[in-house]
Amino acid sequence: MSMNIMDAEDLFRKLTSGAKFNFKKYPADAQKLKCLKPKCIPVCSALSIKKEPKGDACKVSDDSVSSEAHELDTDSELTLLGSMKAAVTGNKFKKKKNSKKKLDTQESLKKKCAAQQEERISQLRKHHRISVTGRSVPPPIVDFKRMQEEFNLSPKLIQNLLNSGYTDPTPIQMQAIPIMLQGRQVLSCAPTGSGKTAAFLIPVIHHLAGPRKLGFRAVIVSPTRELASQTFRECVRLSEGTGLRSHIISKTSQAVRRFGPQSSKKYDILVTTPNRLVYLLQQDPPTLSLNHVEWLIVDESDKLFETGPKGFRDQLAVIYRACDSNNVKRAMFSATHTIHVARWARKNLRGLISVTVGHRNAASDNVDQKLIFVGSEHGKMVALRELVQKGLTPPVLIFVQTKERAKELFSELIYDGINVDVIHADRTQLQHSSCVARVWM
Ligand SMILES: Nc1ncnc2c1ncn2[C@@H]1O[C@H](COP(=O)(O)OP(=O)(O)OP(=O)(O)O)[C@@H](O)[C@H]1O
Repeated sequence: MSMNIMDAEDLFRKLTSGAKFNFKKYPADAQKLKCLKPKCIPVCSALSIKKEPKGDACKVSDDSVSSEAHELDTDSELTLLGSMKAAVTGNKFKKKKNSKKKLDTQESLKKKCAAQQEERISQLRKHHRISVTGRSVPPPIVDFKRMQEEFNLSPKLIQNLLNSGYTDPTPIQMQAIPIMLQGRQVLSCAPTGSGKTAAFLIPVIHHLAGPRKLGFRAVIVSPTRELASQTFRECVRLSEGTGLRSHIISKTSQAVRRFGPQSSKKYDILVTTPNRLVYLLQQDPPTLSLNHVEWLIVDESDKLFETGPKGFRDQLAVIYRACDSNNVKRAMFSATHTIHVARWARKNLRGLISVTVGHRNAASDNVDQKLIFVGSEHGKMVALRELVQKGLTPPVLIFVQTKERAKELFSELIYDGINVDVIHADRTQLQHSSCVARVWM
């Protein structure tokens, strides 16, 4: 039987005219009868938002969303007496109003939740002195275990980290690793000795996963042979047991003979200085190919970006062009922030994220610095001799501006009977390595 709401109410009034109803005696029925008046129908109770436990106040229940959808979909009908049914139009309006209210509440809960989450992340960054710019920057991850869970890092890689004595990530690793694991391009600036090498090696090793015999899939460019050797050693250590093969170009003449289109295919990671790589790329035909490169890492990018005879800007451009695969990503790491590197990166690297640890261009916190006023050029030598007399604990590194000054200082110190060696561009690689090895390893 179909009838509109006015017919139903009229009929009900007629059938019950003169009858008095005891609301106290029959509360259950009273409840039912109350339902006949549209304004009393308790539709809101089903739409109430679930109370979330304390501490997770922002969680918006999916159930409540679906129950709301259900409420809107069901036919709004009221059973009047037995099988008599009537449509409830006023009720529908109220339900819609309540649903909207609920949607608004959920929306504001979500916003509140996002704001709280952002606040937590920003506190964490502040605590580790990390600053970032860029869109949708992933949060820093403060332990390797969580990184492993979130990005499915191989247990082998984690084991290699532990074997290297890396129990917790350093701040640059906390932030740069998740960014690179998401396949985003990054410009990172963190003080010397802050663990930048592992910050780029971990994501590279994870992405390459295992050998593919396609040729180099990651290229790491370092400004000096010593730095390249150091990076190569760390790369071998962290990729142990993964099957990945790393290579460092030590002699170009050897490399020309060694690499053919086939032989270079067995390597996955190339660590090199720019000049050597460019020399090989410019052979006719090129001695090696970089068209399968997925990651191009520019270490000490501030040095490599310098123009002029000491810089590698032109060489970097050749390498950049040679890495011509569609899915190549670039990451740049350095200890100092330079405007021209930042500008270039912003212009050329899509979706770039910049990460800085500590104050830009500040020295590492764990380096004590002391400025000694020496008066004149000659005063430097006097001050150095004084330091030696007071007792310097070796190993000691002394940096000077040119190789001529390095040679002069070396002769002076040898004359004083001090056990000293010197590294500069005129010395052979063997002399470099043996000096570094004797002093540092
Ligand atoms: N998570 C870690 N836990 C402990 N030690 C680490 C960690 N990461 C790196 N190291 C160690 O810290 C030292 C400095 O690391 P690394 O050479 O990568 O620094 P860097 O930032 O690249 O410095 P530079 O600017 O001089 O190249 C190395 O001896 C390295 O083995």
